[in-house]
Amino acid sequence: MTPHNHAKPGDYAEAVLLPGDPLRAKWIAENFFEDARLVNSVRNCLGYTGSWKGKPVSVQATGMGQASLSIYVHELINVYGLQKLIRVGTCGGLNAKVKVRDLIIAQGATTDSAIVRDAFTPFNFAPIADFGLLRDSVERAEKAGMRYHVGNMLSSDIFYHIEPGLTGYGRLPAHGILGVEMEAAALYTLAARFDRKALAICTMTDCLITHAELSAEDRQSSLREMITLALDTAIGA
Ligand SMILES: O=P(O)(O)O[C@H]1O[C@H](CO)[C@@H](O)[C@H]1O
Ligand SMILES: O=c1cc[nH]c(=O)[nH]1
Repeated sequence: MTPHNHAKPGDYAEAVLLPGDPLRAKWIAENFFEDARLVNSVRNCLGYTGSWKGKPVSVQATGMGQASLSIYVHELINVYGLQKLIRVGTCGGLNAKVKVRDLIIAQGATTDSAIVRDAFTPFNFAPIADFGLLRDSVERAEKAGMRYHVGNMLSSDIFYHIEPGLTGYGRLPAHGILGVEMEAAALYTLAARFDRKALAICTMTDCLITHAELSAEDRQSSLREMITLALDTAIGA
């Protein structure tokens, strides 16, 4: 149907989870969905549809970075008509109060990306989450006793900054930026452009301050918490 997606119209549910990693999409479909079926495998950027608590839901990998996510999200919205898009990612920690395994629910997403910046010259657009999804996910995280933080995320186009470690992030940590990932700002910008609902939830997997990291085992159990939260939010369970 598109150069990047061979799903047919109607193959996706109205709500989709968006991990960067295609194998995370497979893991979500196999471990959380009932009746999961593969709907896209072009470039191995896997997409599945199934149900969660009896309600239809999809997952589609976006690849890494705002350029890649923008292709998948543009098509999910404009070709497949999706309404609710929830990123389920991993991120680095830029604030001492955020511990590994903690969730960051991105209220806003600061970015260095030309994809967002250049569309608004001379303005600096502020990409923000859908308030309904944000409030709903925060209430659920609170009720479930999860460790979570709500605030400003950095969506960077660059994983390896020239300046090493925290230095590469300049004044951002001192302005309350909680963590760094590579997609939320483009997701929020496209959702604003096409009047859809979007949210990004990330598990902090490596701290740029303490250098603490999640082990492979811990990583999976932590992601489980994030996926459950995102799925309940997606279907409004
Ligand atoms: O774990 P995912 O969802 O891929 O997210 C993070 O991991 C990748 C970098 O390692 C980037 O895509 C970043 O946003
Ligand atoms: O984009 C990312 C993701 C995880 N950790 C980082 O430092 N950056």
